[in-house]
Amino acid sequence: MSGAILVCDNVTMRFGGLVALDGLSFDIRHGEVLGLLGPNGSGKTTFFNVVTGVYRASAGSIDFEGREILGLSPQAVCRAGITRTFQRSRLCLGLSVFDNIMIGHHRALNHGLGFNLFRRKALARQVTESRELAHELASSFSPTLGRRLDEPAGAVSMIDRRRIEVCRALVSRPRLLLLDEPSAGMTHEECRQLMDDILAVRERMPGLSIVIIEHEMGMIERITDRCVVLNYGRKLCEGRYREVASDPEVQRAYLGAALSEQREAA
Ligand SMILES: Nc1ncnc2c1ncn2[C@@H]1O[C@H](COP(=O)(O)OP(=O)(O)OP(=O)(O)O)[C@@H](O)[C@H]1O
Repeated sequence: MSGAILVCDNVTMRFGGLVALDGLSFDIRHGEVLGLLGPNGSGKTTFFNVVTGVYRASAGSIDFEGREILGLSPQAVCRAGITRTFQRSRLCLGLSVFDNIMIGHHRALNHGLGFNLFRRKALARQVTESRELAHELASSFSPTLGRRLDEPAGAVSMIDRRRIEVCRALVSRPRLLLLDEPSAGMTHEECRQLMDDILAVRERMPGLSIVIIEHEMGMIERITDRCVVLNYGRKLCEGRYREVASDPEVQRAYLGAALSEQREAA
């Protein structure tokens, strides 16, 4: 694990008067699993949205594999080799598991009318290859999911839906995968299984860099090589999980957030 795949330099994102990212600078290294931590509202999802071209940063630069990506469209960022999952599920529940996975691969498929009408053999080959790809990917997460490719995504369990989302992000063979709270809404056991899945992905794709936003600290400790902690859009600290978790400023930031939540609830 060496060198940076992505260098984020002085990135600022303003929404009117609110500064969601404030001069943020850090690197993501080749092949690492990086935890992006911070209390609610600290700018984690905004960072994902800026990297993936959903938001246009107000200032700064993001270099991915030697190329500036700030200002690229989400499609161009995906083509460049960065994919993501979302905090809230973005599956089309009425579509099949297969279709949902293949949405992540659509740019590699030929959708032309001429191709579909007149090149029937090539089309059949494309469908067969896509099925093999989706089957291999889904089965690597769960053999049962691999056998349920034709069922609607809405018919499978919560954890399998999350797996479909990760498969959809992986099917285009990205070099950087951004996971936004993949365990949100799942039981502790489902969380544990999903983290096992992510560790297994890492074994199978050793060059892949992963950034994970996660609130479950036990999971973060287990699967990350390094963590970056944000607070009010700024980098509070970075290092191995144990180092950042014992940092007094990090503890203050989390405690402050917990106290204000308690105050709001009272
Ligand atoms: N589109 C937007 N318009 C205005 N403000 C926004 C927008 N997106 C995010 N924000 C604000 O930016 C700040 C950072 O939000 P963000 O969602 O990035 O935090 P987060 O760390 O991901 O939080 P959580 O852990 O709760 O998901 C928050 O104050 C949020 O309200």
